[in-house]
Amino acid sequence: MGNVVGPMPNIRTKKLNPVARILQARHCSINVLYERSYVMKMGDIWTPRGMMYFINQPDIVSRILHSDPDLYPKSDLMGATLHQVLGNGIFVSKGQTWRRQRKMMTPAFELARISEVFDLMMDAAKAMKERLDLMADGQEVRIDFEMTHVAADIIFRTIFSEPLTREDAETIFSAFNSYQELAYEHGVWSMAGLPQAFSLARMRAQKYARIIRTMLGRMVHRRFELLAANPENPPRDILASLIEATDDDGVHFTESELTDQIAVLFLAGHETSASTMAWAIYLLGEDREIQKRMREEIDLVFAQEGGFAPRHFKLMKLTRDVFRETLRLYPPVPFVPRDITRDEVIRDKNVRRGSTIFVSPWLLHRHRKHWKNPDVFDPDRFSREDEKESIRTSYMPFSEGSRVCLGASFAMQEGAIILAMMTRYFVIAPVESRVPKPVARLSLRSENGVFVKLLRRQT
Ligand code: HEM
Repeated sequence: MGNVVGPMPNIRTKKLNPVARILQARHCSINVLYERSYVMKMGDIWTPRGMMYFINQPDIVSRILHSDPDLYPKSDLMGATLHQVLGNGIFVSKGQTWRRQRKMMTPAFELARISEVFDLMMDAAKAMKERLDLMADGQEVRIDFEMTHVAADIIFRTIFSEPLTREDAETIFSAFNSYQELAYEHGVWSMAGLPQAFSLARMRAQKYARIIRTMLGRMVHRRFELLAANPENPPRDILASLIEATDDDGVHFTESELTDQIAVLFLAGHETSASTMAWAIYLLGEDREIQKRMREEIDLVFAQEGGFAPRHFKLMKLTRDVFRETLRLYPPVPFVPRDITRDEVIRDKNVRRGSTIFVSPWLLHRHRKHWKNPDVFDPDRFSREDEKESIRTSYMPFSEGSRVCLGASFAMQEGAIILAMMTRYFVIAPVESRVPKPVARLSLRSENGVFVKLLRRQT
């Protein structure tokens, strides 16, 4: 049983009035929660845009996520916030458009295809090790930046077969950080029922969205030029699978549709993984005992004949459980909104068409009635018989049902690789004076960065 409790946002003891709540939520959606939020089965908030419901009762959550996605479609709130950068990509699309996209994109993310990108992930992990080696003398390392760099590099290498240049990395980090802040602010503006056309945040976000899309669009265009010049030898990567994919009528994605999908994969694919890896490294710094056990596991993997390879993942149970437990405590997608398309009764409430419903991995994963020691970092809970039911019903970092994360296996594989490389080559120590502060905007991050100290290991 672990004893490390990672940082939490403020938990309010008294309910805020709706106006104060919206004003507070402008900066972070989890610091408006109060003690009761972590024990209740269902809560609601009035907003000028309509009622919002939070469902924490596992059987209802499961029913909603596993229903026909047209009945509980992705919320327009999500579209309003992300459209500028993702276009009508798979993360925000709905109905027939989404079905077509999902069918065309699924083959690129099947398990067998994911193990094909192992070597590309390892190349990015080795480049990360080289960068960190230069800092591993006990100085403070801003590990959330480093994880963003390696996660974005992994996505670049697996999508485009190209490493991410330092210049592109810096452009994307700063553009996406600014975009994320403004887009979230715009989401809260929409929640308040204010007119889209007057949203200053939306206008400012457009500039950053354009920077990201221009860069990714250029890379897609370059591939088409390359294919035209050399059709015999196409690269074997995710972009190639998407270019080859056809729908039921044999039609391919257009270049503009491809740019939408690449923007989704790039952003949904690196931000989430980077956040989880940073929190996992922080927690390993705090929990020396788990770090030691994990290192023993990883040293054994590296000692196998031929070195670390995909077939060794089965020897990495604790490493994978560290990643899974971090996803429980710090789910990068803390809220999953859905729109209600018909009047219905949920528990004792008359829920009207047009309302928004939130399934919250953040609340479900820390629910006082579903988990033993919910705030404690305890990767071994994934091996315990008495927690199996909680894991089955109240654990969903990747969501569930037809719109479950397309990149879940991809993320589990990259998470295991990066954590393995970190414990193999470095000893991770905490920086006592720097406690990260969880903040949830579009994704869950630390407001003041995540810092650790690294010391090189003799291997
Ligand atoms: C730790 C890492 C990750 C977490 C926790 C995560 C979580 C999620 C969640 C919760 C959703 C559903 C959101 C909703 O329904 O509103 C989602 C959707 C999605 N994710 Fe991930 N994700 C991760 C990594 C990735 C990666 C690495 C990729 C791709 C390379 C990816 C691609 C997608 C896509 C394409 C969707 C939209 C699927 C659809 O709507 O059909 N994700 N993710």
